Amino acid sequence: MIVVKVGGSEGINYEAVAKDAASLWKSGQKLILVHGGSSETNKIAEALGHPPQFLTHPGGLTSRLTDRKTLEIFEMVYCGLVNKRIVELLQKEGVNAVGLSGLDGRIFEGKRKDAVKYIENGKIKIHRGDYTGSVEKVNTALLTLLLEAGYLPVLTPPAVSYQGEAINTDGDTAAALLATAFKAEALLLLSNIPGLLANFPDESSLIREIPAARVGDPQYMSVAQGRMKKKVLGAVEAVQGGVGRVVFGDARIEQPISAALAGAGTVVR
Ligand SMILES: Nc1ncnc2c1ncn2[C@@H]1O[C@H](COP(=O)(O)OP(=O)(O)OP(=O)(O)O)[C@@H](O)[C@H]1O
Repeated sequence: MIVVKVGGSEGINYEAVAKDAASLWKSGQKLILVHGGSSETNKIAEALGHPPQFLTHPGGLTSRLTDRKTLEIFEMVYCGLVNKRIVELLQKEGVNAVGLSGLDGRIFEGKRKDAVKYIENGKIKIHRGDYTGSVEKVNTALLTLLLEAGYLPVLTPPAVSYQGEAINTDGDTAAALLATAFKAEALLLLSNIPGLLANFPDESSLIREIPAARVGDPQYMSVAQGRMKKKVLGAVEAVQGGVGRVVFGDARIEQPISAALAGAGTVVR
């Protein structure tokens, strides 16, 4: 089993991802796709007059402020536009894909963080009424049913809270827990960059290999800025959970999954 998370930032080549996933699937490779949708969400939120807002937390991580209206826009884009685009591309390639969010069948479950601490002008503040949270548990029953019946699952946030609310969650960490739950031999985190860059945005500064035991070191956490930090945390989670290897790879190129499997990008093992 491999878990492939395709980002939702600008420049992702969804056609190439679907084509490559389909040919691997047809050759007998079991896989689950997880995807993001951040750049489309930003555009649609702007167009709907509810522009995106991001919070920087005391630890330096950032997240989307998710009030109820943002959550609804998020669902429109992630579960609708992007998820159905990928499912359609896979169907065109002759693969019977099924698109689901983490809410469906409680696939991704976690605690809602209703009050979120953030930094503004050097001060710690609290935002209440947020629909965010981290995935703590992956429920594999529905996915196992689908895989055994020959369907390729295409998963997306939101997750479901223990109270049954939809929560915006990070797709990279959700994918890492999913890979752990399925004892995947590889987790591929594909985005619009060649991998983890030592000197972002200089693409020639690609870090080619990180020993699994060292991926959480400050040396790597500090070069990852913004949302890239979540990918590094996802890799830590996955390798600690027994996933064979994690690759930060490029989803702008042809055959992006095969390339990452062959070692292109940053390989953590
Ligand atoms: N050291 C770094 N190396 C590579 N990318 C970095 C680094 N620091 C920051 N980044 C940024 O991280 C981004 C990738 O994370 P991001 O979460 O935006 O992508 P995604 O996974 O494609 O999107 P989504 O959140 O929709 O799934 C890159 O586009 C880049 O701008």
